[in-house]
Amino acid sequence: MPEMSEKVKKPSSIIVVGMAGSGKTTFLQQLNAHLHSKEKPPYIVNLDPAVKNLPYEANIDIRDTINYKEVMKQYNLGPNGGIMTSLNLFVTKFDQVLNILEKRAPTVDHILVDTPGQIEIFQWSASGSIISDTLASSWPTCIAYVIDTPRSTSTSTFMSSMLYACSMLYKTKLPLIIVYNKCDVQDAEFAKRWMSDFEEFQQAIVQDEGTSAEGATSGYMGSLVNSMSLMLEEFYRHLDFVSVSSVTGEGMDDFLKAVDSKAQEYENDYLPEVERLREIQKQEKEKQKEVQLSKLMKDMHVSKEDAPAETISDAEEDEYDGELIEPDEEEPSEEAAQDILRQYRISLGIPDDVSDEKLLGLLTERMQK
Ligand SMILES: Nc1nc2c(ncn2[C@@H]2O[C@H](COP(=O)(O)OP(=O)(O)OP(=O)(O)O)[C@@H](O)[C@H]2O)c(=O)[nH]1
Repeated sequence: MPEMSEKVKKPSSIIVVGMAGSGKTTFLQQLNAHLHSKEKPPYIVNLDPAVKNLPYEANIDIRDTINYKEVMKQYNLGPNGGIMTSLNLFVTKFDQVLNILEKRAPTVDHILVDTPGQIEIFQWSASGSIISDTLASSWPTCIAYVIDTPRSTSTSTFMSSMLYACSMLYKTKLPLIIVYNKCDVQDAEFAKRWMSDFEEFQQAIVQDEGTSAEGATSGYMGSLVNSMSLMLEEFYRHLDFVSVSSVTGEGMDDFLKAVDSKAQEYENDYLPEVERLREIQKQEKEKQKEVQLSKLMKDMHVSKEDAPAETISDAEEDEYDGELIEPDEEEPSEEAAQDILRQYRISLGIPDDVSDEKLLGLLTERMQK
């Protein structure tokens, strides 16, 4: 039944990031038009509260719930602080956004997410991480890093841009596609060569610096550039890169192919890693709970094996030589015991309406398991 399998298919979410003016919004507009022409309309989320006019219709728009100008006024913030706070406020409602997305997800192939102009606001804010992690825990998700190709012909801009992309990959751990935009103005072949041929990139540095080959490869800057180039060489191996023009529409199919390959990478690499980390976190939490309980029992002068005994004489009958009450240890006062219980009640989140006896009983029961 092909219809069924189509419904089960998960959409890919694409988070579009890039420096201010790199062409994110125009790229999304073109991608949207391209997908419409293929009769596969995407679902679009706009996270830029400060954008004045969107050249496409967003299905979910941060501006519908957050008034960025009001936020600036109320919190006495500048433009960047205003965008950051707007994003933070929006994230508090992101569960609602996710509910809507979950309803729509079976009917679309792509969820496109436009981000604020200032890349660092999305990349370095807690809300940016929450949004990307939340999307990635639901569907295959990748980052489309849009680069202004004409502005990247200088080796220093190119390297800065790549280091930024690398830090983004490091922070989100999500599959990343480099989108060389504006290729109608500047062909991206030079960048592709620099990414595949370390020596050619070094030659370009020499030319840009206007120094001799020795000058560029010696001294502090030379060794820094060398190390960075080597590090980036490794980074490039994990990337897909495409050149597009958001004005002419060139390269959109290549981009969609890259998205499919990244969805595969998400399933093969990202997801198992996230599940492994989740399992470790779960085990850590369990361990912490056990430590807390053992500490409680110790504080209450009750040992694991000692706990089930109904009376002291029962305990004495057992031939247990473990961590029992030291006879010469001072018994805690009633007040101290209450205090300890209160602390554990808070740390374990046991509500007040559970009596102390019941709490102790519950804890003892857990210790026995
Ligand atoms: N020639 C050419 N111009 C482009 C292309 N993509 C975007 N532009 C132009 O680049 C400028 C910036 O594009 P935007 O889409 O606003 O860039 P942005 O990254 O969303 O900008 P911010 O939201 O301010 O960060 C606009 O003047 C666009 O027309 C392209 O592929 N080719």
